[in-house]
Amino acid sequence: MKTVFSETHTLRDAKTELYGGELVYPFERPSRMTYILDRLKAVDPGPILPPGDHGLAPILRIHDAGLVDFLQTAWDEWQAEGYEGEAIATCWPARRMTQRRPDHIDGKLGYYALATETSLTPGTWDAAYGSAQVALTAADLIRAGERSAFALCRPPGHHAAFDMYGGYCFLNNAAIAAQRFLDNGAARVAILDVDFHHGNGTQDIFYDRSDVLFLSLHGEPENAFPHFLGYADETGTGAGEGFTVNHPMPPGTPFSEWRRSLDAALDRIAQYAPDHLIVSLGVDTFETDPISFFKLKSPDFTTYGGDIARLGLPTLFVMEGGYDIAEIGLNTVNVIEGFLG
Ligand SMILES: NCCCCCCC(=O)NO
Ligand SMILES: [Zn+2]
Repeated sequence: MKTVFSETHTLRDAKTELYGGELVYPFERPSRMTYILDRLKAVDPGPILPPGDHGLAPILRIHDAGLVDFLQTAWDEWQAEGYEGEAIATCWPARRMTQRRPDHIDGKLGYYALATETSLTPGTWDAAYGSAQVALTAADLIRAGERSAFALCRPPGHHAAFDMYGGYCFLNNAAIAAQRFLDNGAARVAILDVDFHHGNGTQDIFYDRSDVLFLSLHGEPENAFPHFLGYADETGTGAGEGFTVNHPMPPGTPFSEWRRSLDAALDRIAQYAPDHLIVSLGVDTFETDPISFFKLKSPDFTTYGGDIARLGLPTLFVMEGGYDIAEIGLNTVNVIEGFLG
């Protein structure tokens, strides 16, 4: 399996995340990639390639031009205000308020941000752009005949919605890859999100469409970020009715229970018979992940990689979350190894 990776991810080097009422060093940090790369090089499932540059057009096939423009200009506007810290939203279009976009940077931050933990910094846009190019390049490997590929994306993407960023995500790499497939002859694409957190952004983007089947296994929204999407009764709308499938699960869920949800999701994917499968691969389902509450153990990642392989579909893995820095390399590459058999 070929891996696509870009060093531009290091440009996303935020120093602050709002967590527990404090500004802490972010859980989503550059060293995550170092540990995954080290394990990849030790196991060597295939070559590690740099991305091409496919431009803004594939990104604008998925995201609102206003969001894309905002991500490119926000830091300069923030700096022009004379603020000292990293750019963090402090107000929102809350219930019964207008959804009109303000002019001031403080208002625009709240208009586009879905959460406060994710700061904007000078290199954020370039890193996010590079991460999307990684996903596009890996998708093109599949289009060129590879049975599988690994888009080692950073920053992650599955919380990024049509016109919102947050949850450490700015551009939805998996959604951009799915659209790449659909714009080049695919009729149907399934996106299986195995990250601990609900892929609210991916759901948002495809919610009214039947050409993408979105399935997510995640911490129940009653108790897990993003808290305001990911219930089982969210099944799509209009032409998309029945093409969103959510499997929320409670705190402490062990692999045996998690795997039951996976089996159901895999059955649904088989029934949908997509041309391609995209796996939003977050490994924050691990038992000691610092911000999550499932109880998967490292061998379980190998097991479920094999479960996914049994679908026999061309499969693109897109890196999402995972924050137990000691085990992120092992757990991520275990999925790849399990898939390859
Ligand atoms: N304070 C909670 C922030 C949670 C951000 C979730 C990041 C993540 O791993 N999403 O998959
Ligand atoms: Zn996550």
